[in-house]
Amino acid sequence: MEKQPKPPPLLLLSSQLSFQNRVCEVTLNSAFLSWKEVETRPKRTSGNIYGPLKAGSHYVPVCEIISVQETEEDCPSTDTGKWQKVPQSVAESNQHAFTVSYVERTQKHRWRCSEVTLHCTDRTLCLQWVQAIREQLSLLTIRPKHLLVYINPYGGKHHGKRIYEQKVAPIFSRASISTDVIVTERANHARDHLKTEADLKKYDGVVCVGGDGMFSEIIHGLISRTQCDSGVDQDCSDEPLIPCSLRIGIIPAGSTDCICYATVGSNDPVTSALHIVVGDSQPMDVCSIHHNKTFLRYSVSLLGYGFYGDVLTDSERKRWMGPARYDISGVKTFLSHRYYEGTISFLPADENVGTPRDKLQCRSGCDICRLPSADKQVSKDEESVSDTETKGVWKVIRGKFLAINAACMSCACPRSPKGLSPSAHLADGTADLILVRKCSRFDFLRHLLRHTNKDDQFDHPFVEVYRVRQFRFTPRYEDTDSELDLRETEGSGRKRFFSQICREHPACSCSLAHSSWNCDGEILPHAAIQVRVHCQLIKLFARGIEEQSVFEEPYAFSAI
Ligand SMILES: CCCCCCCCCCCCC/C=C/[C@@H](O)[C@H](CO)NC(=O)CCCCCCCCCCCCCCC
Ligand SMILES: Nc1ncnc2c1ncn2[C@@H]1O[C@H](COP(=O)(O)OP(=O)(O)OP(=O)(O)O)[C@@H](O)[C@H]1O
Ligand SMILES: [Ca+2]
Repeated sequence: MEKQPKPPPLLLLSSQLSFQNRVCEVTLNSAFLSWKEVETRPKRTSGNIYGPLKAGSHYVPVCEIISVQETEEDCPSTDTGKWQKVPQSVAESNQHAFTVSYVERTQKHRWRCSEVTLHCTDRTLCLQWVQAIREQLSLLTIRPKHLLVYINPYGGKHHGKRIYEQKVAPIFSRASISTDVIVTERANHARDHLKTEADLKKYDGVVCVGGDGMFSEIIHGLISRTQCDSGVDQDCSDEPLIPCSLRIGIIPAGSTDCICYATVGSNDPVTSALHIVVGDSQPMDVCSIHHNKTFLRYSVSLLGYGFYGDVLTDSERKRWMGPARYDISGVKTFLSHRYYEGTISFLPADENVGTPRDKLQCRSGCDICRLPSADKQVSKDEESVSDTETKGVWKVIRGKFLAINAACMSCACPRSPKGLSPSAHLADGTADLILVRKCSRFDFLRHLLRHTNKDDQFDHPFVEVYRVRQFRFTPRYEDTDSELDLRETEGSGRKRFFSQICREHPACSCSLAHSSWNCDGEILPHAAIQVRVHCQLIKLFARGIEEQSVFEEPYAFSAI
């Protein structure tokens, strides 16, 4: 079917108002608020008494207006004298004003709250403008009105509470968003509250102030609650999960903040607050992890065995160091250079979702994430997921690995601005499985270094990467384990003896020891796991990383 052209925006109001003592033609239509200087000054003859005139237009999309308020002012703002003088009559008559707060884009995907104050000749006109803009805002029903906020006071550098109170709460209050705020008192407080207690019908969304670990608590609470309310058994790995209806906002206040960074493009609390206010919505894939028939956890960012599992295990003992713990443990783990043997089986994704080696990256409005995926069709047809997925052919890889990483999204973060898998998609129903085989320390360092620059970290003979819908991992000594366990109960204690030697002796190449899985910053209790990606199981108050061109559009930066 041919696409119908969009009808032009409806003109709602147009007046001559004054802005910084200059007369402007101000227009409100159903899409934009705009103001453009009207040339009232005399033509320049000689000299530079008036300075250069840069007549320009400002366009603010209605969907990026945060609020409008009548401004209480005795007189209009004074002229700076830099530009032309406004006729006295204009200045004297503009005693009434209103202020519009709106989103302004700055560098590196950051948003700021900007303001324009427009002066009117009489109060009736001023109120007419305020009302017209408010009416347009009230049509934006995707915007949240009431939010449930959880603050982890101990995430990152322990600044969560201050960040929320000083940077976020004022923006919410300006946007007339009401909140119920819970400062957590223990780990899993937020998860348990969401799972069993919170009256979710009251809210339009949940806000998480903290890092990836805190976000993980929130999704565990919300997903479990949704499955429980719908009678879905999370232990049953074949059953499709029910998507959560509430959106989640992340105010970054952690150590890695990779979920925020990879969905917004920055780890800036004000930017995140503004994405919540405008009511953005970004669906996201979630991996479910099972051990045999038991549900273990969900993951949205990194699921890493070997290197990242060992970094996390070591760093948990150094929590007091704050974010620096990861660097210290990273160097220590790098030097220990441990590898692990095991078998990975995986179900590759269809070709239409691209490959991890694509140059194309997931950005706002990503076409790949809009494609109907196998998973989405499943829920529509009420067919069981396993029926559809067994049509694919499982691949099996056995070997010795320094790292096995699964990334449901890019995992971009300040440490690695393009992420572990730069072309992974937020909402395509797949994860990128990265296998780093045993190699020299020097080669592994070259691979790690490429996480921090523009070079391709997969372009090494010891690195393989696959886009998958499901995978399983079995450590090589899984079976032997039970034998060792038996022997241990018989009194030999050999298993403990072996793993101590392997973990504590850096040069040891004995691969009897297991690593642990780092699941979004939490350690999993089992090495043998089964993983399935659930397409678009949750939604965030985000829009994906915006293309740079958005910043160059005329309405963003044009100066009046
Ligand atoms: C030479 C420099 C190489 C730098 C390589 C940096 C790669 C960084 C990749 C970060 C990927 C983060 C993925 C997200 C994981 C989160 O769900 C999780 C919870 O927040 N964070 C971590 O597990 C936190 C994981 C943090 C890992 C930090 C690893 C640092 C390695 C340093 C190795 C240095 C070798 C130097 C040899 C002299
Ligand atoms: N009140 C609390 N006391 C102790 N721990 C808490 C509390 N509230 C939450 N937590 C736990 O703190 C852990 C870390 O929190 P968070 O993710 O916010 O910071 P981080 O680990 O420094 O950052 P990142 O996860 O981004 O690396 C989470 O696993 C969470 O369960
Ligand atoms: Ca994905």
